[in-house]
Amino acid sequence: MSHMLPPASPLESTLAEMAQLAPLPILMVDAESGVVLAQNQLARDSLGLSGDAPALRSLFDNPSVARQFLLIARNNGFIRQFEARLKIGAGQRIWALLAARLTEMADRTALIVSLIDIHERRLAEESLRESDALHQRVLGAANEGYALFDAETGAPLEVNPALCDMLGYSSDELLTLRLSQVLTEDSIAVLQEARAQFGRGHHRFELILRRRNEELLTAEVSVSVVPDQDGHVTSVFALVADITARKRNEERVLYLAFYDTLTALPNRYLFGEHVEQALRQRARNGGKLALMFVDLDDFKLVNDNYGHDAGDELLRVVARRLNGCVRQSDTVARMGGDEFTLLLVGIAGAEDAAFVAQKILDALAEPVMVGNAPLQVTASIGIAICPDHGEDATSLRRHADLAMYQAKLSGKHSYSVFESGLVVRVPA
Ligand SMILES: Nc1nc2c(ncn2[C@@H]2O[C@H](COP(=O)(O)OP(=O)(O)OP(=O)(O)O)[C@@H](O)[C@H]2O)c(=O)[nH]1
Repeated sequence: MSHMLPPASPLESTLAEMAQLAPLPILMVDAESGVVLAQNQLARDSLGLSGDAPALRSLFDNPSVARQFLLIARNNGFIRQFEARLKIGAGQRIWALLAARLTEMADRTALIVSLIDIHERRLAEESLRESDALHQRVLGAANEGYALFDAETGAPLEVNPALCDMLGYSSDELLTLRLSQVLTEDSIAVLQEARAQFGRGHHRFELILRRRNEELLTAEVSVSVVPDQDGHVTSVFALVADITARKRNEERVLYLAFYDTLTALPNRYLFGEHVEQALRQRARNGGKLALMFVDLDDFKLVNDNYGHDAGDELLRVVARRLNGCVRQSDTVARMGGDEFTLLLVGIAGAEDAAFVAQKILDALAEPVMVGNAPLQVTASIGIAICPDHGEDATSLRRHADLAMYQAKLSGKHSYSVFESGLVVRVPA
């Protein structure tokens, strides 16, 4: 070491030689005054300590940290690891890891200090800490649920508050659960089936999740794999959006599009679809179908005499009774007002449809209690058979309608099967 006091012994001079060779900056400091007595070449080059008897203190960015360093060294006799920000000239600061040992010289106690530049590592750690904190803040503030899983074991590693709220568990509880405790069996099967395709990229699923209180929720789950630097998949993360309300709305909209809200029967549109499908099937497989129009007789009087609510209730009861007169494979629909239609599939001919029509007349004959009032309703029914009276929906509808008017004209409370050549004078 240069600027070092004359070594007091051959051993000290050997140490000074060794310090010059060391690949680290090394300083010798007076333990009492903190004055730098000597430094090796590397210290001089990298730290820029200059002037006569520079103080170790001037090397530290924060003087109180310097005092603390000296104090610990004097009290303990050594310091194994001490991180501090050092000034290295030209206003530059670096983070350094210092080590020190007290050593008794001939005329004083000296402190041998070595240091390593750990600036890059500290910056990397700080940016990691910052990005970790940012990651936590983002996950904490996110509306969507988030979970990170170990790719190997499937064990959850991390969950965010939104997912905890969604499922009704604390994060500690959630981290101990298995997938089978929060997913229905069907949803697990969906994931297992897709698992083989979990390469890179994202996969989107609609899954049913079970809340702590056993309630089910529908979630849109995006699953992404996270490869490490070597490309091995180490973890899998999932973003979870609760779409229960959206699904319910979609189902409601679909329901309104296809069903009559008063009676819960298929509406005109869905009935039309069933007819078209049945006609296509019949074209392939043969057989016969019946289209029946059922119109209540003098229903207006029910509304007029008992009120609209009573009329509504009667329509609901009629709907149930009509359903009770047909097979599961048949369709009963409400066209609107007091008009219902039936599609009977797989029948032998008009006699089968006539049998069902008579069953309907009998079923409606039973009085309906609306409040305390027993209401009696009858119906007029028109029947058209495919292929006897038409092979497409339009002609079958027209002919069933004509037959229904025929029944009305012949005194109501009856059914009529369409006959070719039948012309009914429909009242204006
Ligand atoms: N309560 C109730 N009444 C309805 C509804 N839709 C239509 N109506 C009524 O149902 C009655 C249907 O009457 P019409 O089919 O014209 O005639 P009708 O009294 O049944 O007589 P005929 O068909 O000739 O036997 C009208 O008074 C409508 O106001 C409904 O959703 N609820």
